[in-house]
Amino acid sequence: MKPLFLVGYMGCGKSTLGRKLARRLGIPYADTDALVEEREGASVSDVFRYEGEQRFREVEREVLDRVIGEGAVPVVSTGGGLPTWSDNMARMNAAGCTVYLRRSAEQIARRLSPYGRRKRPRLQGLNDEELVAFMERDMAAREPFYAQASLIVDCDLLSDEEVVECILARLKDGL
Ligand SMILES: Nc1ncnc2c1ncn2[C@@H]1O[C@H](COP(=O)(O)OP(=O)(O)O)[C@@H](O)[C@H]1O
Ligand SMILES: O=C(O)C1=C[C@@H](OP(=O)(O)O)[C@@H](O)[C@H](O)C1
Ligand SMILES: [Mg+2]
Repeated sequence: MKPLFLVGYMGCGKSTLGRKLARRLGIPYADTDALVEEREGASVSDVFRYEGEQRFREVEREVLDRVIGEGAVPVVSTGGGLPTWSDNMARMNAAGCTVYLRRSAEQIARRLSPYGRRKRPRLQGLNDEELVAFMERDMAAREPFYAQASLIVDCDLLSDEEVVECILARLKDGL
């Protein structure tokens, strides 16, 4: 088995579902945001605020390379912007399988708590009316990167368990 990278827009459920999937598969779990935070000794928000997005993306790439280089076979939840920078998407597709968790902006907006919005720098400062429109535009710009995934799962009508089962079934078939 090769590493499995979960990709998709902010708040689509990569971290929540990645943990569940790793538990079901009995393999290690990694989250690139958590690894960046550990490496920088600061929250994602503070890295953006004090070091800038460019630095965040450099560290994000470093932690991706490190996870791939370690040779373990983990489930990796990526940050929503990771696939859109450098050749990260190609790098993940070469090292393992990528799964795009596609979810509508409307559903993500309903599920995100006020804290969930505050801790995502790209969503800070948007009011309720602006949020869905911003996410729809941003998601459309990122779609060509996400669409390079080995598997696309449309999550809006599925429970977490159904998403996990769908990925497990496709893995059994060799994806
Ligand atoms: N099964 C669920 N039902 C409802 N809301 C959920 C569920 N799973 C996650 N969420 C909400 O969505 C937010 C984003 O989930 P998360 O896994 O952090 O997404 P990502 O890692 O893709 O940004 C969570 O903080 C939580 O508020
Ligand atoms: O989409 C993005 O550019 C980002 C997504 C976040 O991760 P999640 O997708 O887990 O929210 C985090 O990496 C950072 O706030 C930037
Ligand atoms: Mg996450």
